[in-house]
Amino acid sequence: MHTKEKCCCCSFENVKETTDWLLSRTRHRPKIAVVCGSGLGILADGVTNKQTFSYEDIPNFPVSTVPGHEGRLVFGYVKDKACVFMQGRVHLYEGYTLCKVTYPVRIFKLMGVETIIVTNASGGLCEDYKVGDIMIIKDHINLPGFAGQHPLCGPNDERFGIRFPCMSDAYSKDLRKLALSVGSDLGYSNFIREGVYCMVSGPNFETIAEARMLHILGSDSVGMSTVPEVTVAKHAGLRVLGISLITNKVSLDYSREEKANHEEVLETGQMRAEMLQKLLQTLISRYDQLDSNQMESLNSH
Ligand SMILES: O=P(O)(O)O[C@H]1O[C@H](CO)[C@@H](O)[C@H]1O
Ligand SMILES: Nc1nc2[nH]cnc2c(=O)[nH]1
Repeated sequence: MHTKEKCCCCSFENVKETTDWLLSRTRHRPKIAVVCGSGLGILADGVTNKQTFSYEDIPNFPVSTVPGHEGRLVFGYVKDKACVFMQGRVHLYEGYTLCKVTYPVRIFKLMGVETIIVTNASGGLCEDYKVGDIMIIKDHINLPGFAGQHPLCGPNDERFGIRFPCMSDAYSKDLRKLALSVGSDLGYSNFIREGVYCMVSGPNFETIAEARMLHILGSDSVGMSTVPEVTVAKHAGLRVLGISLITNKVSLDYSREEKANHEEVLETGQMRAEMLQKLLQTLISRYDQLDSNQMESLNSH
């Protein structure tokens, strides 16, 4: 069946309606958006001049249904930078279409956001990754996308972006460099990594054979989010940083006893949340370095 309509509620007009609704209710004009992953809602707690909206109250906005995702949009300042935080996201496995999953990203773009920082909880596939490691995302594998589950499938609206966006530089090199440099300055070198994130649809955690396959394909960690948001952000011309907290080790070996579970994911989030918050706050406070020649000095780190 051929259909021209991709989704009845994610048109440019819908996105504009939601954006206008928000802009008429807040004086905040964020330049940076942060998506908080599972158990990482605390990342939004340090903002000043806070104004919050429950997802339920925002027209057309998808509502989080998973524990560890509060479902609130938080506007405010980190140092002197105007930011908006998604305290909780929605996922494909919750039954949302991918254009609904990525709807907030398009709102951010229309609001004037220039940079998006997408965080998540993920399972470590790399043998030397430990629970609690922070992985700066260098690249991703869009596994659902290979099977046609892709947020950009359907008619392309040029007001959002071009038909065939390039993804080979989805994660800003400068932002990755800045994140690693901030991590090193904060003394995080022992547990900060750079790696490849793979998205699966979920909601089940991996079988051992699946985990082995993903690892062989080049994935360092695996989760059930992020890639759709990053793809739509890149399509919209936003600068992207991805940060993944390794909340559990994925079993690659039939003799291993660990069983992945969401409780462990949330516990690890709690354990590292403060350090991640510090990383994020310092990074945002040094954000202006990106647009000055100070980036050169980061090369030495
Ligand atoms: O990707 P985030 O939203 O951080 O959450 C991750 O943690 C949940 C599983 O415990 C899944 O939703 C997975 O994607
Ligand atoms: N698919 C998947 N998602 C996760 N999110 C957090 N940990 C995991 C994991 O081990 N596998």
